[in-house]
Amino acid sequence: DNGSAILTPQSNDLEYLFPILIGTPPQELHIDIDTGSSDLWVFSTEMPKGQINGQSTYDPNKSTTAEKMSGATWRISYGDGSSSSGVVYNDVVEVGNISFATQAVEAAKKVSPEFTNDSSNDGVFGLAFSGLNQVRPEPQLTFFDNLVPNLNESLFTVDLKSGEPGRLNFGYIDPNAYSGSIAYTPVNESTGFWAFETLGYTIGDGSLREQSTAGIADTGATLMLLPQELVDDYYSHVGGARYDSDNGGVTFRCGATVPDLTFHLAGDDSTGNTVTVPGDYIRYGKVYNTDGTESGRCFGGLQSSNGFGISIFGDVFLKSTFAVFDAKEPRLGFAEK
Ligand SMILES: N#Cc1c(N)n[nH]c1N1CCCC1
Repeated sequence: DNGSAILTPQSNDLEYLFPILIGTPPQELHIDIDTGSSDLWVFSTEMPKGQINGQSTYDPNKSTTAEKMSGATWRISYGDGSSSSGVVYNDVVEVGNISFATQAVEAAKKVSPEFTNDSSNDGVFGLAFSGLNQVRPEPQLTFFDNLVPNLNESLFTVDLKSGEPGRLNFGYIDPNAYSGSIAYTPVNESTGFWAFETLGYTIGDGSLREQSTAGIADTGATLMLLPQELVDDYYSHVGGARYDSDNGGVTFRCGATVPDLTFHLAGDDSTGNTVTVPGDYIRYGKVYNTDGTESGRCFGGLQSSNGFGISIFGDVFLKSTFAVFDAKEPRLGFAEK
């Protein structure tokens, strides 16, 4: 009984949502897949009405299987400054015909404006390692960690696509979802993230830069946030690219040629373990003038991680590959698709 759910991109591939069923009778919510955090939290009926703006809410009082986890609370904040907090219930959660009967469901009592303003998103589904879970006094397990004993294989796969639905699968690798072979690379679990290392990169058909970059595979981040040196090197190949303080990142003329960016992964080189991000994905989106007209400049899908302390391989990267999050060892696998 392995679960499979459709991942639907929101506009500009900002985030990817999938349906989950909580409680009895089931309450359907659409939630943000996030391999960069470890809390499953949802909009709930315990929030002030003014913080709800179109989202579906979880109502534990309407679920015959909801059990309040007495004394448990949670509070989480993300790299973009957004945050939420609340209380905890144990209830049945089902994703794509696979369910866990006593999943810790973190019911929000408060969310920051970023979440209120994101009307299509009913919560966050954490798939990083459970050591990062923010429930206190006792941290809780992620849905995936709860499932592992019952899965054929202790892994999940994420197939994000540009502008069209993709797939989240628990417990098995769909041979039809990728081509060629899967190249695996070690994960440094001590960080609590799906942290891995790339050993080098090439820009377009240029020379290999043997510059290693450690980062995390993070479906909850839209862009790639990588070290300044790599960012500067890359954008020196893009006409008119410059840091644009009005827009808080590098922009360039939308008509500029934008080269592919290939990452060479650690691990045995025999499988040609590389991930190529198409230049098109790095021409992330148009920048508009305050009067709504097009500025003619586009925002880069590659931005600097300096100041973040950690580099993030977000959706712009993950859209370019079929990704296997394998808890055995643990390791990450990447394949063409
Ligand atoms: N910022 C940020 C961020 C990230 N790097 N991974 N997931 C994030 N969020 C999930 C919900 C809001 C932000």
